[in-house]
Amino acid sequence: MYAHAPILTPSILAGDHANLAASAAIVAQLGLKWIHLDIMDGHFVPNLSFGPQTVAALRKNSKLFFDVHLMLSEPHRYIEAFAKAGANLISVHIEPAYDHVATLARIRELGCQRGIVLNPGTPASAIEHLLDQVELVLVMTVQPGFGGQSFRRDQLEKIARLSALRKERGLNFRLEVDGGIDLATGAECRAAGADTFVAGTSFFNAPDRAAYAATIAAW
Ligand SMILES: O=C(CO)[C@H](O)[C@H](O)COP(=O)(O)O
Ligand SMILES: [Fe+2]
Repeated sequence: MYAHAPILTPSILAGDHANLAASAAIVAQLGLKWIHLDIMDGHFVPNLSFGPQTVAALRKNSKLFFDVHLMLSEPHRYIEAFAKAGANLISVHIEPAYDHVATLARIRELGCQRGIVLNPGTPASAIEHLLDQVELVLVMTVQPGFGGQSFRRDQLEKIARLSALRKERGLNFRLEVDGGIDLATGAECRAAGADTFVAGTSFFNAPDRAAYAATIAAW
């Protein structure tokens, strides 16, 4: 028995960056509720994407749940800007040095759900003390920074461990996976206990996106 029904959260990183509103509309028109927004600072990860101004512009035209993944060395400096821009969930990485507890508390104070993210090389034990302070744990299944990479199967054990910890401690956080997710790799993550599936490349390139979304909804 799974803790949560499955959610597909398409990553707009693989959308049309000359018309992100149209990419968000594709997601909404399928009846999906979530969209994943990847924010990169060129420092924590070797790439740049977009910032709060773009998120605010998208918010004007969209009622989707904005699942904002901050890949930033200093996320605490930007959470207020993203909350004001219309984020519903803000996920911050555990790896950089900042006050994680205070930052998660501030995200909640700003009226957003809280997420904590682990890179592939970071063990589940690094966030064990924060599990009761988040609504979502995001396990990266690629090294963050770029879409279109191959799924890392070595992360399945971590997903299973976090799923077991959730049950043991009677917690309710969502368990999200991000990177190289498609209908095959996502199903493996589902079997390990994941319930929230980020998909960029495989979703936007799917020949039949409605069928793609329906498959995940049935997991
Ligand atoms: O956080 C990310 C990259 O750092 C993206 O969310 C992720 O890579 C999605 O892209 P794809 O589904 O194409 O792998
Ligand atoms: Fe992401």
